[in-house]
Amino acid sequence: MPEAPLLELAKVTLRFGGIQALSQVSFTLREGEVAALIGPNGAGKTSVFNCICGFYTPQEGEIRLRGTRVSGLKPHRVARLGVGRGFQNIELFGTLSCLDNVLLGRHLHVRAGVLGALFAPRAWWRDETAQRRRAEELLELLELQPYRNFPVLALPYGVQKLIEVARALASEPRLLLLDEPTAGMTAEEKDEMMFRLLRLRAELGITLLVIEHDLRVVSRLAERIIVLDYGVKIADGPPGAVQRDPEVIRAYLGDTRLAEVSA
Ligand SMILES: Nc1ncnc2c1ncn2[C@@H]1O[C@H](COP(=O)(O)OP(=O)(O)OP(=O)(O)O)[C@@H](O)[C@H]1O
Repeated sequence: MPEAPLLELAKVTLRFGGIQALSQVSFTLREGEVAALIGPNGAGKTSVFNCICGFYTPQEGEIRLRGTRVSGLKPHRVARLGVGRGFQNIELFGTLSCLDNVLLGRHLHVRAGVLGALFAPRAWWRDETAQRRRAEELLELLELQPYRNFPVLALPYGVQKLIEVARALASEPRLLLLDEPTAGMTAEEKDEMMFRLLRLRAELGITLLVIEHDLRVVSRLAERIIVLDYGVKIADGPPGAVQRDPEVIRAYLGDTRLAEVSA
């Protein structure tokens, strides 16, 4: 029997009162794929992320991770099944250090709590050491070690966005959802972020689904693009084909971003 895809959305429909945010959206992602989710404002991209993570429960359809139904599960249970998420607006603890922010992301893996520290200090210490070692490895992987002790607020924006990725990785996801990872960055910072994301995929074998408005980033980062418009999937394929798709061009009509990339 063929292996189940890492992620599968099957006819997902999400409504907010009279607003149809998603209509029968279906797609699959295979292990190790880097895909971009694009579409004009209000197309339903964030709603797809919120459905996958368990923040919203679709009224119709199903979401499966490696064949296991996750739609309807609480966000912490979906996270335990291997879904990590980075947010559009940096959601880090600004006064804590870079290392402490990543350590906080390890909480899903902490076995011993406060009582453990009191009654089984050796096991607690072993666990704590393992969590720290992994957090340090993630800082290494994203080349964030020089910033490890700095409070996040004191660091440049591009570095903060990378710390956000490191924190999302701390829960050891198999699927990482990133919402506009290069928003607000300089061209140089964007290149840096793309390079590191592609390295993550190469070194961790992780699957990436990225919402991105910068179509130059999309066409260089993703091997596949899924396009939404008014909550409907209108295209799904390799960047070249999607950018030439007449329906995509129509959806973006008046949006020079697509025209610039296709040129
Ligand atoms: N919690 C909510 N309550 C009511 N309507 C919502 C809610 N969340 C999203 N919507 C609506 O659902 C539709 C899709 O929104 P969504 O945020 O998913 O789009 P998007 O593609 O992420 O947009 P953007 O690029 O502007 O972030 C929009 O019409 C939006 O107003």
